[in-house]
Amino acid sequence: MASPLLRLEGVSKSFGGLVAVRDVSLELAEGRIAALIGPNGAGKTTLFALMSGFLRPDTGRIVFAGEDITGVPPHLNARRGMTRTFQIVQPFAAQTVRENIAVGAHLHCAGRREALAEAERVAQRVGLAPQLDKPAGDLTVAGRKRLELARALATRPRLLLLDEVLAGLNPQEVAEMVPVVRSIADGGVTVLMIEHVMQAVMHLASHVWVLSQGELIAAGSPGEVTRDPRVIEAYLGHGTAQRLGRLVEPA
Ligand SMILES: Nc1ncnc2c1ncn2[C@@H]1O[C@H](COP(=O)(O)OP(=O)(O)OP(=O)(O)O)[C@@H](O)[C@H]1O
Repeated sequence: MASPLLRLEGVSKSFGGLVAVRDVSLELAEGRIAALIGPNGAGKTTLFALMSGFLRPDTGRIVFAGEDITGVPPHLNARRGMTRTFQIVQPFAAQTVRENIAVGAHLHCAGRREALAEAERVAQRVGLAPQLDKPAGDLTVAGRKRLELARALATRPRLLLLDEVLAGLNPQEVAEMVPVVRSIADGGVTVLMIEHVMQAVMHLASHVWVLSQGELIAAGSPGEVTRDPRVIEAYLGHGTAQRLGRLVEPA
């Protein structure tokens, strides 16, 4: 079997007395869309920060493309091919969409002209081409989400970590964004997404990890994890799986 693109071995992180991520091990194969789900405060964003180098784990090891990257800072991980997006999108509001995307492209484009040309190509991929000359501050929420995606894509990632790119979008905007994410993966980028919009997870992800109170409690296909009693309990509270079981039992 091919070695995984990303491997976490026993990764933990505490903030003071709070264990945000506890002993997480996982392997992400190249060429798939996978998702990380879990209730609020489960540790998903902390895990992304650990993977991408914004935080250093207290214990454990992170291996990307065969190299130990534990404690390696984000800009070096981006050079290696791992880039993340942020839940709260903060573009340079006064700069145009083109200039904002070019920021990501500067990672591998030597000059400004080359970076701006790359920005145009990336804008096509995420449906932002008509907005290229607008100030980023004029974009709608959906437009800002696309811009965040574009800035990350412009770094030419091998692995893209998407932190809730669908949050705050209405159902139609979600439906429009799903094929954009799929086409990125079809273009050869491995995608790991944190997502609360379960319908999109069901459509996009072939594999799902579920985090609750810092621990991985389930993994499998979207169908498998959403039927898992531990996952139902984590989302809806103690005793729910049993109550639901009673509800669906034949009379
Ligand atoms: N820098 C920090 N300092 C202290 N506590 C933190 C810090 N970052 C996260 N936490 C805590 O760690 C826990 C996990 O937070 P995290 O943001 O990773 O969860 P999450 O699953 O991403 O939640 P959400 O779905 O609400 O974004 C929470 O209890 C949070 O309050």
